[in-house]
Amino acid sequence: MRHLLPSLPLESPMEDVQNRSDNREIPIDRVGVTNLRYPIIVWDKANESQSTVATLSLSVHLPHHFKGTHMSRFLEVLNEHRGEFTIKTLPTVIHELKTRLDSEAAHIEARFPYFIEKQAPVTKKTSLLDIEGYFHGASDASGDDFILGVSVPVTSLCPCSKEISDYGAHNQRSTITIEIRMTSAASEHFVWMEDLIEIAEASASAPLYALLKRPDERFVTMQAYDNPAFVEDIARNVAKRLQDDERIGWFRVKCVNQESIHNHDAFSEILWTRPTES
Ligand SMILES: Nc1nc2c(ncn2[C@@H]2O[C@H](COP(=O)(O)OP(=O)(O)OP(=O)(O)O)[C@@H](O)[C@H]2O)c(=O)[nH]1
Repeated sequence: MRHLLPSLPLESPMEDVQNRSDNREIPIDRVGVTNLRYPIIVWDKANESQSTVATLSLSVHLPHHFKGTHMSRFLEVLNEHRGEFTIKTLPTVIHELKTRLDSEAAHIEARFPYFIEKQAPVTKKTSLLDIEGYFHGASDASGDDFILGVSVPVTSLCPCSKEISDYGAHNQRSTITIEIRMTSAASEHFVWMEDLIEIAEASASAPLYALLKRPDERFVTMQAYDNPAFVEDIARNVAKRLQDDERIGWFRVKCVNQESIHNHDAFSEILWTRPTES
């Protein structure tokens, strides 16, 4: 027996349910698509660019009188910029979302793995370390906004443990997350993700490497012991370096220590706006 798919005559249009009105008088701050994996290109200080796969969130503001947004248009806009989705094209894509979805505000958030080449401290053997990169672009009635971020894994060694113990000190892997907004001074001297990674690594007890031979391992073990830092010290070390950089107008720094003597984490967070930017 043949089953025929129901077909819709072209002359009878499908109802656009999203365009129905809503009478609850509640606007939606952000509505859109999230957890969308998509190829992007990121500027790389050493090699010009790096291709990676981002997890994206794209959203718009929805006025109270509309029932729904037009989800397919987010993907349409993205697809039209396939292969050229970078920090430079981000504002164009955001403005296009506003136009195509007829909205006063749009946001794009991207999280992606980013690889930096590291050299082991003694043997100089090279390896790739993965960190997490982050962009948040937005546009609304007050203007355009851009936040650049990194999450960098490092080592921290507890100063208290070192002080009170006859030998040894507990140490752990920590993650330093830095998010910044740039000032106009950055238009000439762009802040690279590598600059933020360098600040994070210099602020911890020791950096991490994917590849370490024994002489390197000995070096980083003693480096951490010589640079003990509380979770508070790390956040303050990062904050001081960011405050001293005129290209940075706002930042959020968060350090999370995966405590090796507890089954919980310790964290610290600092939010700061340059007085001339507030
Ligand atoms: N607004 C909304 N759409 C959803 C949701 N879940 C799935 N969708 C689907 O998103 C799909 C695409 O929606 P639209 O962009 O409005 O599609 P369209 O009307 O063909 O496209 P346009 O003519 O450009 O508006 C539809 O099949 C919706 O059912 C939801 O929670 N909200």
